[in-house]
Amino acid sequence: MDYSTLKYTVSDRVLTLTLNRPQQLNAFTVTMANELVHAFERASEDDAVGVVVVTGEGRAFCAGMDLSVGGNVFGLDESQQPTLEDLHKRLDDPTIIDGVRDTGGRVTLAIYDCKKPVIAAINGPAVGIGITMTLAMDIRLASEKARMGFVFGRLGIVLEACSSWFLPRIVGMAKALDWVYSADIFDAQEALVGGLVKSVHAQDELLEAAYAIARPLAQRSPVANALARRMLYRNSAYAHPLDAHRVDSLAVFYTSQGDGREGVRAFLEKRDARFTTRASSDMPSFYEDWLARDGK
Ligand SMILES: C/C=C/C(=O)SCCNC(=O)CCNC(=O)[C@H](O)C(C)(C)COP(=O)(O)OP(=O)(O)OC[C@H]1O[C@@H](n2cnc3c(N)ncnc32)[C@H](O)[C@@H]1OP(=O)(O)O
Repeated sequence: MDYSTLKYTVSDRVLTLTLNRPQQLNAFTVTMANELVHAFERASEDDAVGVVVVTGEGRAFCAGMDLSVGGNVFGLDESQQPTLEDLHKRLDDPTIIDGVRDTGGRVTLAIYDCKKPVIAAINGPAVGIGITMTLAMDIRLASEKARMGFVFGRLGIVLEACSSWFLPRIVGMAKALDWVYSADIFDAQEALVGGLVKSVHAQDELLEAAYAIARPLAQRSPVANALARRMLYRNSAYAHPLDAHRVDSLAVFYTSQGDGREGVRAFLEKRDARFTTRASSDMPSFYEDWLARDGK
């Protein structure tokens, strides 16, 4: 697939995924959603990719849904207003989910299901879906020029793309309610204090800061990275009792024996480890089952 709204560039096992509509402040469209879903599925199976870094071309990260489409951001006219029951039926049937154009939700799930760690390098304004899409990413870094906002209340809509699931888990319920109710656009320092971003960087040092995290992580065992990511998210799905988690934890521990033995040998021999497992083919059989059933 050729992308018209993204750039997909791999170097040193790090995929840089760049939102690429700079004239429109990288505003989010249905095409961008489709391309993001494709790119995250591709990154998941691309053994040349160890870690994904997401950033924006130009001065913005993403100005949210492209509002130039007018009031119809949902892709529905009023006569098509689905009931909750309809939506549940549609969610169970992937062939008609596109009919309700759950653009944000599909992107969130593609990121959530990705086998690779994902880092957001927020280089400028990130509001609406521009910030909520980063909640499904594992680490967020911001430039000094970043401004963020859960601005939905200003538009009379409710935070979307499963962000009400992620936001309180990341920043706590009090901060989530504060930002959602105020609908304010806040700066990188406030995001840092609130726990939304890990660190704040000069504009021209942001990507290098992201790569400094991504590059060594991309050299680690791909299967261990994927399983650690899945275990943490499954755990935070709160749908998973501790006893069951203990058994799964043991299964994951034994799965990591392949690269794990090599890691221990390399440590003892004072050399770099040579990990050989592949996330495309060496995932344990329970992994697909978890993806299909758990935590969503
Ligand atoms: C289901 C829904 C999901 C959602 O995502 S809802 C949220 C939708 N997005 C928004 O409500 C954001 C609206 N935009 C803003 O608040 C601000 O912009 C920013 C904070 C993103 C950036 O502010 P600044 O740096 O001061 O730029 P500027 O002068 O406001 O914008 C430059 C031009 O870009 C247009 N623009 C900005 N955001 C959008 C958008 N989301 N869709 C379409 N156009 C947009 C503006 O109108 C303007 O245009 P011109 O130069 O002609 O005045």
